[in-house]
Formats: sequence, C-alpha cells, structure tokens
Amino acid sequence: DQAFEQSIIGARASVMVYDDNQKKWVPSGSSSGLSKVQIYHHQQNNTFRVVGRKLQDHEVVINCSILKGLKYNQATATFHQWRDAKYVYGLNFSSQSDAENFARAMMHALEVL
Ligand SMILES: CC(=O)N[C@@H](Cc1ccccc1Cl)C(=O)N1CCC[C@]12C=C[C@@H]1CC[C@@H](C(=O)N3CC[C@@H]4C=C[C@H]5[C@H](C)C[C@@H](C(=O)O)N5C(=O)[C@H]43)N1C2=O
Repeated sequence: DQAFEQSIIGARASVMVYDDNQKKWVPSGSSSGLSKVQIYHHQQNNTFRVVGRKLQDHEVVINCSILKGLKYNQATATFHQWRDAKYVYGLNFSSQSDAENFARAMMHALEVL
C-alpha cells in the first residue's frame, strides 16, 4: 500500500505509446497533455514502477513495472522510451532537466534491481 511505496522522482511529461499499426506515437490515456510521472519504489520487495497521472484530471495514463534488464532509450534530450511485453512507452518531457532527473532515477532503479 501507499506507506510502503516511496516516490523517488517526479517529472512533467506527456506520456505516449507507440501505435504499431499507424506507425505513430499517440497519447496514452483519453487525451493528450502533461502528466506528473513518478517512479515508485516498493521498499519491502525492492520493486519499482512508473506511474503517470494527468495534471488536469489525475487520470492514470501509465502504470508499468520496471523490470531488471529494461533498456531505457534516451532517444533525444527530452524524449525517452522503453518497451515492455505489450507496449512501447514514450515520455516527452516538458524540460531537459526533468528528462535528466527522471533518467537518473530510472538508471538508479535499474542498477539496484
Ligand atoms: C529496437 C527498438 O525497439 N527501437 C525503438 C527504440 C528503443 C530502443 C532501445 C530500447 C527501447 C526502445 Cl523503445 C524504436 O526505434 N522505436 C520504438 C517504436 C518507435 C521507434 C521506431 C521507429 C521510429 C523512428 C523514429 C523513432 C521515433 O519515434 N522518434 C525518435 C525521437 C523522436 C521524438 C519524439 C516523438 C514525438 C513525441 C512524436 C514523434 C515526432 O517527432 O513526430 N517522435 C518521434 O518520431 C521520436 N522511432 C522509434 O522510436
């Protein structure tokens, strides 16, 4: 529960998923827009997950586990991406510093998993 999950980073980004049929990035969730994207660390079982909620209405637009060995691709200074079994996720950060801070937290998680 909440008490056991600590947010290790919060960043502002537009959360996108790649639509393989249309061959283009589409907003994750019901509409485009900025989200607060956090990495939560469940301390008891040392797991991590990415959770993103729209700034406007708090719709959860991403909630995915960070698994050991995940390849986090910093495609540009403000667009980072990774895959899981089902989706390709893209984070279009609102600033380079948010992107850098998020990437640092992601790399930390991947180191300690
Ligand atoms: C082996 C593998 O899986 N490789 C993945 C990437 C990867 C590598 C290693 C580990 C995991 C992953 Cl995930 C890959 O290559 N994938 C994943 C699906 C799509 C893609 C395939 C082809 C295209 C070609 C171009 C690029 C793309 O999509 N890029 C480039 C930056 C650029 C930045 C911003 C966004 C913008 C929000 C909208 C749009 C715009 O700019 O209009 N756009 C983009 O165009 C964005 N591609 C990819 O990323």
